[in-house]
Amino acid sequence: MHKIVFMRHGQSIWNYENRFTGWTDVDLTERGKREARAAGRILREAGFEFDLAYTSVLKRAIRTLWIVLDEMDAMWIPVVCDWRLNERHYGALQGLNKAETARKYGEHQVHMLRRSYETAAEPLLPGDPRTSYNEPAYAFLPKEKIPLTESLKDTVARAKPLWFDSIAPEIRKGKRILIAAHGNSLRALIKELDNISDKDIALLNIPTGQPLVYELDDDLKPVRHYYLGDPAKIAEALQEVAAQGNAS
Ligand SMILES: O=C(O)[C@@H](CO)OP(=O)(O)O
Repeated sequence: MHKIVFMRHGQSIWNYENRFTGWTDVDLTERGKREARAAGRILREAGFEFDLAYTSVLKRAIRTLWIVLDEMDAMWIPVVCDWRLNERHYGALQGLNKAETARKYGEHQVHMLRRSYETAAEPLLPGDPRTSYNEPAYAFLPKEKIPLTESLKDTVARAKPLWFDSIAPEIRKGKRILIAAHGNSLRALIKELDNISDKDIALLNIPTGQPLVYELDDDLKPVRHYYLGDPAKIAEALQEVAAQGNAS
């Protein structure tokens, strides 16, 4: 039996301001840092140890991982930062307030944009200063691989090869792995792992800063999964994420 822990970053500045974030590289708020520290403590107290960690190339996930590993006194473990764990790209929505967008286009439309499998926001125009074309983190990527928008389906398409080519082989070798990533890149991985239908994936939200444990059998099929930590806090955190698309 294998165990892997998934964790969405702690609250970011744009989570706090309720803005669509995607590939915008915003940092954690003080609350986000506290969430990461608390998660590290919970993991340590539950006896978890890790041999290897994966994160995105976005600082809200990287800093969350640093804080968790610091709290676990495990900053020495190898860390893979891979763009394929980045948040799903939110296209022209990046920077807009979610509640204002819901007031303008309706809550249903915002829910579809946030949670449906195939809907993508309008793409950024290639000359838009919000594109990631000139960011050093993506300098090695061919331009056509740098998205201007993405649906969850597109996010699955780029995250899946990382799972099969890198993460799964390391799990099979017996490595105990922590993945610190983002709401939608984790939804993408979990959809594949749990074989969640395109329709039902719209119901899945991931709270900030809560360690989610997956137990996998020898074929890496999930046996069970559970959040560590206080169930009331987790329910509240889940509710908070779901409500971000409300008009008021
Ligand atoms: O804005 C975003 O990039 C994501 C995560 O914060 O938001 P949502 O939960 O709306 O998909």
